[in-house]
Formats: sequence, C-alpha cells, structure tokens
Amino acid sequence: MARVLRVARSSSLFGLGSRFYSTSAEVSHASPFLHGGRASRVLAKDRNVQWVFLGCPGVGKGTYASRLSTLLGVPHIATGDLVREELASSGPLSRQLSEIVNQGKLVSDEIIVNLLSKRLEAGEAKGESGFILDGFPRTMRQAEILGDVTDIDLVVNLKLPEEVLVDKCLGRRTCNQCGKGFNVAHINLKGENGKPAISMDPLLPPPQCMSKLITRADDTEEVVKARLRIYNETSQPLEEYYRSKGKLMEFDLPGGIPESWPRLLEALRLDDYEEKQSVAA
Ligand SMILES: Nc1ncnc2c1ncn2[C@@H]1O[C@H](COP(=O)(O)OP(=O)(O)O)[C@@H](O)[C@H]1O
Repeated sequence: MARVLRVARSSSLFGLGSRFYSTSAEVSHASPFLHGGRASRVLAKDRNVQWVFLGCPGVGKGTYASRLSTLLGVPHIATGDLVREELASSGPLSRQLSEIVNQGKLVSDEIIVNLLSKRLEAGEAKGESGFILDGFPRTMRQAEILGDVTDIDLVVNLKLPEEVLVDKCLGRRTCNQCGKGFNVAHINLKGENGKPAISMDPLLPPPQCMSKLITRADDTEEVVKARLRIYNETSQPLEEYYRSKGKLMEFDLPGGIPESWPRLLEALRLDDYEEKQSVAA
C-alpha cells in the first residue's frame, strides 16, 4: 500500500478524487465480515488483516489496537504517534504541526497521508504486511484516499459515553522512559435512563515508571473538548460511510480492559484464537 500511496501523492491526488489503480496485485479480496453486528470471519487466508479503529479521543483505540496487533502479528499504526514523532524530531514540519495539534485541530490530509505513507514504506522494507490503523482515516477525504489504494476488511468503532472520554483523556500518562501508557482516572458513571453504569479502575504504572510520567500537551480539558467536537463533526460521517459498505462493527465498551478485552475478542470471533496462540507459545 505504501507504494500506491506514494503514486497517489505524486498524481495530484488531493482535489482530484480519481481512482487510478487496481489493488489486485496487493490485496486479493475484501470479504463480508459482518454478521448481525459481529465479525463473521476476520482472518483473510491470503494476507494479514487490514483493519481500522475508529472512536473518539480517549476511547481506547490505541490500547485495543495495540493488543490486537500483538495477537495477530500485524503493525499497529497510529497516526497520532506519527505526528508526535514528527513533533519531537524538530524537523521542518514540527513548528507548524505543534500549533495545529495543541489547538486540538486536525493536521491537513496531505501531511497526514505523507507521514502514513512514509511509515508504511519503512514497514514494507522490513517485511511487514497487514495493519491495524488507529486514528486514520479521520476525514472523508482520507477515507476516500485509503479506499483508492487498498481494501479495508473491517472497521471497529469503539464507543464510550462522552463524560467518560474527557476524564479518560485527562487521566492519560505515558512513561517517558519505557513508552508505556497508563491512566490515573477512576471512572464511575452511574447507569441512568436505561444506559448501563460504567466503571473503570485506573491503570497505574509500576513504581519504576512513577517519577517518569508525562502528560500529552493536547490532553488539557479545553483541547480535549475541542478534539471531541472536531471528531463529531469530521469523523462521524466515516461511521455512516463504512456502515453503508457493511464493514462497520460497533462496539460499546462495557468497562475497563479486564471486562472489555474478552468481549471484544468474542465480537471479533478471536476468543479461541487467543487460546490457540497461548497454547502454541
Ligand atoms: N488522521 C489524522 N488526520 C488529521 N490529523 C491527525 C490524524 N491523526 C492524528 N492527527 C493529529 O494528531 C493529534 C493526536 O492524534 P491522536 O493521538 O490520534 O489523538 P486522539 O485520538 O486522542 O485525539 C490529533 O489531534 C490531530 O491533530
């Protein structure tokens, strides 16, 4: 896909919306994966999975996409991480990006496709195949670009009530040494108006990470609220787009990782896959 994204860029993809290539050499099929809201078959025989994770900031896309990528042996590619790497590199884009990101706004489609394309090329060179995309696509334009260059098998849409999302973003911490993510928020939302209660224990760091925790510059209340508003405006149409293609799997998170992970595996029909993997290990 990286090669094709590169072709797309140099063919003035932005603004044209034309479909210039066949993907048949790289991807042989996109099968119907959904059956009554559950994934009916998630593992293609001839290549690794090509999945997308959608969901509001703070919902846990990164956590579940990363776990699944380890389970399935495919790269977890988060465009937010690519943006943060670019910011940290203090390269030419860095100042321009930091202004956008720190206001909770979206980076331009062109820049983000460029960063993703470079990441995919580097992965291809290392022999990677398949992917779980997290944070891309985020606009209809990005979805069209992705649809032009490859087949997406499944789009998982993770959901949590909005009150929980803000608290989860504000509770996020990363260890600046080992890079692991944690969350110090105690979530305890009462069930009301037929909606279930949601409680999540904090995911606390081990003692050696405690003094090295950092908070993302864009995880302040004001910026998180701006990101949620922008998500609702620009990313929600993606749900309808993938739903109409029969690729969207909605998943209401029932709580924290201990409750949600087994249920997600079940919804993806991967529950016995995890057991087989651990037996084989
Ligand atoms: N696909 C994308 N399109 C445009 N901007 C993006 C994209 N992915 C990431 N970004 C930028 O990086 C920031 C952080 O992204 P991410 O880590 O996915 O955050 P979150 O999902 O918590 O909002 C976003 O607020 C945005 O500025």
